[in-house]
Amino acid sequence: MQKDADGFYTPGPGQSLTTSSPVRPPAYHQMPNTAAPVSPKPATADAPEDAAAPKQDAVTDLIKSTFEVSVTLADQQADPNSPLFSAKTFEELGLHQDLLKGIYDMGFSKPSKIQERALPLLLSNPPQNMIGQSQSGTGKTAAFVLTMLSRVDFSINKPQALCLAPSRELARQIMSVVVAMGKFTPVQTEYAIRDNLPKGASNITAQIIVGTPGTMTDLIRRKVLDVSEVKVFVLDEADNMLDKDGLGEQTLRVKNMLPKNRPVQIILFSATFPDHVRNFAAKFAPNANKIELQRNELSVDNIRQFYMDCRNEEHKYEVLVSLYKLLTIGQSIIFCQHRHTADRISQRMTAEGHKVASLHGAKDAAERDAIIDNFREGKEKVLITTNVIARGIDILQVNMVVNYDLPLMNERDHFGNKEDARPDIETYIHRIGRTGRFGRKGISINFVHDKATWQQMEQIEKATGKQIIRIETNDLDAMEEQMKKALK
Ligand SMILES: Nc1ncnc2c1ncn2[C@@H]1O[C@H](COP(=O)(O)OP(=O)(O)OP(=O)(O)O)[C@@H](O)[C@H]1O
Repeated sequence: MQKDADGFYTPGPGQSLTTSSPVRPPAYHQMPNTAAPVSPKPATADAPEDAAAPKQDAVTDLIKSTFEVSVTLADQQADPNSPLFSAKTFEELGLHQDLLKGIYDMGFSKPSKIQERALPLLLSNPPQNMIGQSQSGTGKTAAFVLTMLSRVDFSINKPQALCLAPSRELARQIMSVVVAMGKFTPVQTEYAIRDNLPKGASNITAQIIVGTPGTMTDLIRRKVLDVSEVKVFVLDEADNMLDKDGLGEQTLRVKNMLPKNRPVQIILFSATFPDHVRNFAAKFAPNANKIELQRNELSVDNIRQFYMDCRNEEHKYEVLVSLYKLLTIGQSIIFCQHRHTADRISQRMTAEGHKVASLHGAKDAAERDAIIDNFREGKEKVLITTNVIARGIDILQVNMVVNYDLPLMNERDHFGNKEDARPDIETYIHRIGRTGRFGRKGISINFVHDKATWQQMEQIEKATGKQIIRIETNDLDAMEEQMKKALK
């Protein structure tokens, strides 16, 4: 593979990998541009120091991690603790050499905990459904991408694996993993995201399609996307994709259009599966093997959580500005509840000479792609956004997340206010999970400014079982000290 001027990976001469879409996936930020050995890459002593790289022991800790997952097999007679259902190495999974090459080329040497438990179940035959849960940043994407790649018949030029995600940003990121992992295979891929396919496009021949549910439905309905050969259907951020108040209806529509006369392996993954979607998930993916987390293990311990006591809304803005120096040590994401807040604070900070970017769903597709790509490539250090990128986005250099507004459930009281709204625990867990990826250290800071936000934060603390520590808003040095310590 070669990197073009914009930092995108393109197939080299003689390489048949194609992404037929005009929207290119973001450059896979960890993908080294070297020939691939078919064994794990040895760590070299003279490798350049990557500021975002986790200390080797952090990665090893994550891989060894003993966080409790409970595995329930659809076959009740089978023993989930049998070594048959666990893989300590990628070799023992029986993957095609070309896929092993792709994995090692990405720098993965051993399966992470979720990969170790999920992959043997995902790859076994006959294919079985899976409902898989594991904390943010622990490697769920590779588990379902490998499954899609290993089930595709490259000699058939028809869609065979569909993957849905809640945002175009996440769909593009998943595609970058499909392209990187499938680098040594002839896989063809296509997006099902808005403003992507040319108007007259009539027939998708790619084998793996990644997109958002509205566009996927539209393409299937218009018969641009033929689903007759589909054998794998993946929902990333599955609880969000199945939520009746959210994307649930559209996702169900896609499922209902899949072939009825052949088995389709349904794979649901998320870091969270709140009670209200669990039943629906079980119906959506019947007889699934299940990997579940304990309630108090929902977020990883390497993300230290803080809060700052602000006097009022205006003081929140002042505190954010005073944090700027710390926000730019690595990269940071500031979450707001509304688009207009994201726009307002980013315009104000820009006018005051700070360099920040803002991203939300009201921006057009090309602008959204450019903003996230710039941030991914480190050209922007501070991204002010809404829940649109709360889930899934994997940028290793992000070491700080600020909840400028706490995430709230989409409920209003009789007067249309959200003052007494309950905190949205799942979104909180996903938001803070944008940092602390794959064993790295990260910090999150919540701004609280009145009784309601204080109570909401208390509920979050209780629900997640993780302590949220106070930091002074008026002692910058002490604040800096405390944060640097947390990141060490
Ligand atoms: N076996 C592995 N070895 C080394 N790095 C890995 C391995 N598996 C995944 N990673 C890296 O870990 C990071 C997080 O993975 P991924 O984005 O799949 O997390 P996730 O579990 O899907 O998180 P989220 O719940 O936030 O979506 C990625 O940068 C990925 O490249």
